Amino acid sequence: MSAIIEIEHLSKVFRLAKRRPGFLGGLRSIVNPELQLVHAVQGLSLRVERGEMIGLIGPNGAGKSTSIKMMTGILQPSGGSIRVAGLVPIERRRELAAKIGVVFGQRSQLWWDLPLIDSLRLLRHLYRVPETRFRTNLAQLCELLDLKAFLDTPVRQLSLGQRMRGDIAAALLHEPELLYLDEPTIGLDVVAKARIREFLQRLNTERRTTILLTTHDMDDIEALCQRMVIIDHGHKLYDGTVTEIRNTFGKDRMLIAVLEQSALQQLPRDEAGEVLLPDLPAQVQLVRTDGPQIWLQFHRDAMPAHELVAWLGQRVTLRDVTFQEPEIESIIRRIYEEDLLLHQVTA
Ligand SMILES: Nc1ncnc2c1ncn2[C@@H]1O[C@H](COP(=O)(O)OP(=O)(O)OP(=O)(O)O)[C@@H](O)[C@H]1O
Repeated sequence: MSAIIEIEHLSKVFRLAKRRPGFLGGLRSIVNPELQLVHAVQGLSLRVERGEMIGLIGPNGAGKSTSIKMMTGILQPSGGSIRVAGLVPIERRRELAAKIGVVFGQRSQLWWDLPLIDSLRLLRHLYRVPETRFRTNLAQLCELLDLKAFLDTPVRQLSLGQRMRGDIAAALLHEPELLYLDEPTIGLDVVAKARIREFLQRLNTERRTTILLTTHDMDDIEALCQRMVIIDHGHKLYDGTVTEIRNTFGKDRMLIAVLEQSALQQLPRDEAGEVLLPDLPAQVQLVRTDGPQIWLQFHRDAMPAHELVAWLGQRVTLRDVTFQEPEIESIIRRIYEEDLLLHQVTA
């Protein structure tokens, strides 16, 4: 495999003029500005092989967009090195533009008042795509993204999902080797999200287009990426598989048991009337009750599921039991909130 993105110790520092409070403070800030440094990206190293589909995630302000802007050549790095498709982005922006496609979920590169097809035609000229290639690509994209019904509609009248499909088509007209997507499914309904994910999957497997996407939607990551990179405060905290994250931090499972009504009535209750399970094993917590259902949280390594079912079965008559694995979404939230990865930075 050969790398399409090679980043070594990349950093970006923004210098902001700090405004002092009050009118006089404002005047002093103009005459004698006090600078505040924002370390948006700090020592980021990343290697992405051709054909990979990789998810870049992190809380708001983590440095994701700044990293992408440096990878596209929009921003000059403050330190470190970066090569995309063999080019230094900031020095070879034009050449790089022919090799990459960019989609920002919150912004559009389409012309608001023009019909979608006119925007696509204009972009064909900007990217210098030959007419025959344009027609072939457009026909393919129309079919895969189902654009036909609204090609002649002005962009401002498109639904968010239609506009996003239009934007993705616009970014792919010149057949880039690498596609950056910043929040591609933001604000879309379930059906529209599924459609975009399916398209990206096909693009990656059939055309071998390398895809780097940033998202807050963990379902995007689970559906699309084998590999994910977590960044926070400009640092890389994790680089590995979704499965690894699950295995390391997602070991709390949930047992949901439905009890026989008679068994439920025999159980002791606290002052608020909530069911109590005396002598619960130390690693198990009763987290919720609702009618005949109880939720027991337990650690996969500390107590095997069958032992817990056996323990419970000896005390109450069970009608049904199911198990729930934690959602990746909640694992990631825990990682951010509890700084779980802070001391486990991977290379
Ligand atoms: N042009 C700029 N000038 C000054 N500070 C900036 C600039 N752009 C970004 N920052 C700061 O750099 C940090 C990283 O911002 P960035 O937009 O890269 O985060 P992000 O991970 O993309 O966040 P989000 O998920 O909210 O889009 C933030 O503290 C932000 O305020």
